[in-house]
Amino acid sequence: MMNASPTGGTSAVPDPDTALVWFRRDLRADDHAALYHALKRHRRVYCAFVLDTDILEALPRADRRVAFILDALRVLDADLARLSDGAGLLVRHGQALQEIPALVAALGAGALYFNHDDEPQALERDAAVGDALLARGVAVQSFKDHVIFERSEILTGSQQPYGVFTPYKNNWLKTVNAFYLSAYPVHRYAGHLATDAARIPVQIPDQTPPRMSANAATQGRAHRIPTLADIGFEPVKVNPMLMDGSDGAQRLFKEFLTRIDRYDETRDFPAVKGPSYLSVHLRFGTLSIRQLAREAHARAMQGNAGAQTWLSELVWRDFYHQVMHHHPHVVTSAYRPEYDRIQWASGPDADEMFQAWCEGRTGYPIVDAAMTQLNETGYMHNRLRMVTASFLIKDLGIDWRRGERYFAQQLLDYDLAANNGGWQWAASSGCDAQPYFRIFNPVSQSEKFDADGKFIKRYLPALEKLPPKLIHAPWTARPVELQACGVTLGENYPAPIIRHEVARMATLDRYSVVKDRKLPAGAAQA
Ligand SMILES: Cc1cc2nc3c(=O)[nH]c(=O)nc-3n(C[C@H](O)[C@H](O)[C@H](O)COP(=O)(O)OP(=O)(O)OC[C@H]3O[C@@H](n4cnc5c(N)ncnc54)[C@H](O)[C@@H]3O)c2cc1C
Repeated sequence: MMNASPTGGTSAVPDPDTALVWFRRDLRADDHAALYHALKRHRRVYCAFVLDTDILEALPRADRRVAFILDALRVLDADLARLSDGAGLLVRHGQALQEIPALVAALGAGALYFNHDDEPQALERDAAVGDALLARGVAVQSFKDHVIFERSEILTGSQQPYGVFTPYKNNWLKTVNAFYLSAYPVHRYAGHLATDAARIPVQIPDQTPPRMSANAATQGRAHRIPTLADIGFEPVKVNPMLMDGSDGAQRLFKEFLTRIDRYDETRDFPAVKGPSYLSVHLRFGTLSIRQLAREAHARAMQGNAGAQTWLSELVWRDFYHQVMHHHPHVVTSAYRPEYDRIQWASGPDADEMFQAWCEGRTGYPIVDAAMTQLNETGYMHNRLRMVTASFLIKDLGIDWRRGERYFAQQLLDYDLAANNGGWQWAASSGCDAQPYFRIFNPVSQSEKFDADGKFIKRYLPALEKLPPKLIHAPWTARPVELQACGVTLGENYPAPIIRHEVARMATLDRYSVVKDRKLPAGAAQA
């Protein structure tokens, strides 16, 4: 029926027995919805990933996420080979819009399978790829995989999307059952993986001949995955604890399960190993959300408070995904339109303040330590994401979208739905956000959540000798006290760029356009 030429060349007639699975934010070989369904329905299944130049070209040349992805692809390729001898991942570097239809044609695949990616640009891309293939008689199948409940699966009694988290969560918990949490047993049909995949060269433009030889076994499978240099990127440091694709993810999760019981007590303290650090694995699908939710749900049902709180965080993740699905305007605008009336600070002074925030030079140690953590590691603790976001918006008066963009560039776990949800929560413009008159005090947040200043000292060595009573607001110390600790404000640590009390009043004023009513009595400080 066909004469597939997967190395390029002529197209083959679509063969209903052959399918291609397109991996994107689901970089694992087990419990994978699209892979499972493809293997169950077709006798010869290929797996592919496209290093999409439409995405990569916009990135800085040193980007931790690209390093993470290549590492995860290496593990995925090896895992596919473990599932079936000769199987492997086909990697292409180019525009997904071109590469996927070309690969489908070259393989003679009669069907394309992939998991949903509900970000607006991804939906557009997938629709374009789908249209191109359907026109050629190729079937296109897509599946939920990234969340437990997607799109309109959890609605109010009147079939409306939820705008408040707690009732959403209650309905989520009421609806979830073993069916939604079960793993897809990929291994059951692993014999349907195409066994000539490992012989197909990795295709990187500008490299002739292709890097991969006909015999993957003798060359070592790592050769199948391009290096950062191959695709024009520079080496970059990523915390090794977060690397090693789905293997690393499983190790990290196993370790987290030994401390999940205490999550509710420890999660807010950045100096403590409280959270799971699994966000990057959820972002790129190196772990299955079903596995995580299943383990947490089982413990939560037994009354484990840590697991209950952690499960709630996974529900927040689903919540923000459904917000983006039902209200795609949030990507560029406030969820509550009246918040787009706010006049944000702009001009050279605001730009200088923004730069100081990005670089951790605000003079507020907890903010600066958090921004340094972000810049140096690509991760920031959740409590500090709230504190730094609030500081940018409600102390510096800067548009939340600028902060959102900066986080998007820096975060290893950057996820459009969660990041946008977090920023709009801090700006009070979002779905179930904190009220606009609730303004985090960066000093009291610091005293409460990093009382000894341990986290601050980890990232700001200049403040190492400051005692707990001075470290949260060094400008309140007498010069002689600072001198004794080797700190000179304006020299080895900045003086504060703004006074919180003044900024707070300016913010309440700025936000007054949102409501025509007066401030609620006792406008709270957090
Ligand atoms: C301003 C701001 C920006 C944020 N940007 C992102 C982002 O780009 N990507 C991202 O994954 N999370 C984001 N979050 C949510 C949260 O801070 C991170 O998910 C969390 O810090 C990741 O660390 P962890 O895996 O150790 O989390 P854990 O505390 O172990 O939580 C487990 C998982 O639950 C999910 N989760 C936890 N909190 C939230 C939340 N508030 N909203 C949605 N999902 C959540 C994450 O997938 C996380 O990995 C943001 C929060 C704020 C306030």
